[in-house]
Formats: sequence, C-alpha cells, structure tokens
Amino acid sequence: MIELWEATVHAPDGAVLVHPVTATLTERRVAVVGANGSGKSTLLRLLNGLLLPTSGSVRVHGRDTATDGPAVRRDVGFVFTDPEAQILMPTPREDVALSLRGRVRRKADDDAALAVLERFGLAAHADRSAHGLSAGQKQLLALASVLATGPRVLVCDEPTTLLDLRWRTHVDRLLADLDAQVVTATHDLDAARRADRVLVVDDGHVVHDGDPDAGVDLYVARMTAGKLR
Ligand SMILES: Nc1ncnc2c1ncn2[C@@H]1O[C@H](COP(=O)(O)OP(=O)(O)OP(=O)(O)O)[C@@H](O)[C@H]1O
Repeated sequence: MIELWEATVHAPDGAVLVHPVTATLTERRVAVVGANGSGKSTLLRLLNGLLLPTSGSVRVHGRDTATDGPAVRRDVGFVFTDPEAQILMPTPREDVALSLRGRVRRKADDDAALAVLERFGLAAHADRSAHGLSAGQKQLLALASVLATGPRVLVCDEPTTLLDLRWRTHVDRLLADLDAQVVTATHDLDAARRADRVLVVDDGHVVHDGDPDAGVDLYVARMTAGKLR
C-alpha cells in the first residue's frame, strides 16, 4: 500500500513540479499517464524515496520515505526509462546475479541468474558485454535485474518504450502476472486501460484518479483538444 498525503514537489527555483497529491494506492496495477514533461517521472520518484516531497508525505507499507528511505527502497524496485542508469555490472549474468545475491558471490546465483535471463530472452547474451546489448535488450536486462530482487512494489517509468511488439507483449504479461503491486508511467494507452486504477497528470496536477477508461478518455480528449495547461 502506498499513501501520499498532500505530497508536493518544488524545483530549487520554487516552481511547483507536483502539486499536492493525496491518494492511497492499494490496487495491484496502477498506471500514470500524461503528456511529456507533465510530471509522471517526478511523481514516480516519490514512491521509493528517490525524491522526497518538499511538503506532505509518502508512506509505503507504513514506512515514511523521508525517515525510512533504505527500508522503503528494499521493498520498492524502480525501473528507469533509461536502462543504462541501472546496469551496474559488465555482463548480464553478473548484473542479475548481483541482484540475487547481494554482496556474496555464489555459483548457485550465477546459475539462477541464467534462468532469469532465459525468461527475458537474454540467455545467449549472458556473458557478453551488457553495454553492447541493443537498447531494447538493455531495457529487458534492467527489468530482469530489478525483478530478481523480489520487490513487493515495482515502480516502472515507461518500461516498454524501447521494446518491439513481441517483447512488449511478453513484458506486459509478465508484469500482469507478478504478485507485486506495480505502478507504471506509460504512453501505452491500451496498457493503461488494463490497469485497475489510472492517474492522469497534467502540468504537475493529478487531474484524474480512478477509473482507467475514464482517465484515458480524459487524457486523449485533452491532448486532441490542445487543452493542456
Ligand atoms: N530538478 C528539477 N528542476 C527543475 N525542473 C525539473 C526538475 N526535474 C524535473 N523538472 C521538470 O519537471 C517537469 C516534469 O518532468 P518529468 O520528468 O516528471 O515529466 P514526465 O511526465 O515524466 O515526462 P516524459 O513523458 O517526457 O518522460 C518537466 O518540465 C521537467 O523539466
């Protein structure tokens, strides 16, 4: 469960990037939609304490991101739009194994890492350079490594943007089947309609919070009518 109470984000120059948001997210699948630069990523970064609200609070499973950041981040996995930001090791196998084992290296984890990579179509690349992967493969690796940590909540910032149709479908299914709560910022409106709850962000304001179809319809109407703030 994620609880935002009057959570607000100001830029250093005082501009309001996220206007006060109060919401209790209990649904398993929550989608966040909005135009480029509307504040989706900023809102998502609040959810694991990557960014702290400048006023108000954010709690995950009862823990405040401001006072209990490390514990929150153990529970909340975050998949960035740019996979380069989270590939830490030279090869895919090592990257996933690091997530599985923490700091102690064990052969069993290297084998388990290969099984994880298999699920993401990356087994053949397990021992090649992670930075030599294609953009879509890097996105799959970033997702595989985060899922290997077994998060209770997964926050994804446009996780399928770089993927071809086959892998987008695969990742959509995989996310749908996870036990973890998943909060996703997405420009894929069909995926947003399949969520349990949709938040629409417009110029830092949450202008809809609730029914997915109504939210996506509102977003499309605002975009096509040019009624962005
Ligand atoms: N540290 C910061 N200082 C000033 N402005 C910022 C800062 N971080 C983000 N912004 C601005 O806040 C706004 C929202 O950015 P954000 O990345 O949250 O948008 P987004 O909805 O995720 O966009 P996209 O769909 O393009 O990824 C943008 O105008 C961005 O330039």
